[in-house]
Amino acid sequence: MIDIALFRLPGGRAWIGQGPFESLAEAPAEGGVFYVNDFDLSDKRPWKKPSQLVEVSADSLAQKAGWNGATPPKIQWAKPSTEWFKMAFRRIRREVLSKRLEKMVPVLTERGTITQGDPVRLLEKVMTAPTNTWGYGWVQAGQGFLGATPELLFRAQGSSVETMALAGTAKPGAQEAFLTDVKEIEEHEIVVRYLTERLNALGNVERDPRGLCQAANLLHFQTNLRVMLDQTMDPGALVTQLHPTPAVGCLPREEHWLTKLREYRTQLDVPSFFGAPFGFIEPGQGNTCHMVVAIRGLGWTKDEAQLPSGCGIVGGSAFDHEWRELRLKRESVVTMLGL
Ligand SMILES: C=C(O[C@@H]1C=C(C(=O)O)C=C[C@H]1O)C(=O)O
Repeated sequence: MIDIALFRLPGGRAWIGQGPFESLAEAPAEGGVFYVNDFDLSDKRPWKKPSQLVEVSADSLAQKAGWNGATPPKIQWAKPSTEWFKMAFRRIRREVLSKRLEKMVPVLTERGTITQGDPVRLLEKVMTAPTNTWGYGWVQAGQGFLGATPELLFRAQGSSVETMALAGTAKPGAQEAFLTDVKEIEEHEIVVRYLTERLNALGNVERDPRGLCQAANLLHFQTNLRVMLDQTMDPGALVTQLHPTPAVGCLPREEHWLTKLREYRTQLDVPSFFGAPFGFIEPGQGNTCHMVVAIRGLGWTKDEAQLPSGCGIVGGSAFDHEWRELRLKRESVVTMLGL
């Protein structure tokens, strides 16, 4: 099977890139290129130019991609243990209560065994995921990741940049209580404040009122922000400015806390794609760059499947509540992928 990259916009337009991919340090002017990196941005040539790029629809994907007889996967999941996550949770909460840290997002990964089939076939599900999400996928020999995320890191065209704070979670039925939930609002506003501060250094920022996003079976607070950059920027440089936001990282976003965050991610064995930026620049000169946060997805290496989910910890967080939120996030992925 050849290497594949997929990007699907909320409206349904989608592109599939086929390998081999050329890795570039900067985005080429003619677009038609994917951005693939890990959470730590360790790939210094993250722009992946496919040998062939085709615009696809949900109907034409299978025909264009040619699955070579691969069948949809079956996965046997193992129940995640609470032990390590609980320890990380307690330590983070202690730091927050001592007012040294404002927020951090630990990640729990449920693992399973792929007993038959090939996860590449799940790209079909990504194509039909809820229309207010961005679909992403990166499939290489024996490994890859894919998903449908509600979180935009930024959308840039020339000097005009849009972004969003997406944080704070509830079940759709609990909307009334959610709207006035002080802890969830705080968790959300931390992200808004972070983005506003970061973007203020680059241009004039406009903020919309806090709104709601219903993605799959979850409800989040969403605040849209816009900035007109004083100077145009390469989208790669914008990624380094913004990632990781406290929706998937930590605040303060200082080296000391980023190191702690990486330590927790290593201890908890979090797949490196989780929370990383993933993007696509539409083909054509000066075209729009879409950069999203790779959450609500599945990763795999040979026959091991990984299903990560994270939750923001602030002073008011309680373990049982967060544990349930992590489960709801994973369930939304399992449902979306039809697993
Ligand atoms: C980390 C995840 O989601 C992020 C964390 C959220 C939260 O803590 O409320 C909400 C949306 C995302 O920013 C995830 O889906 O695993």
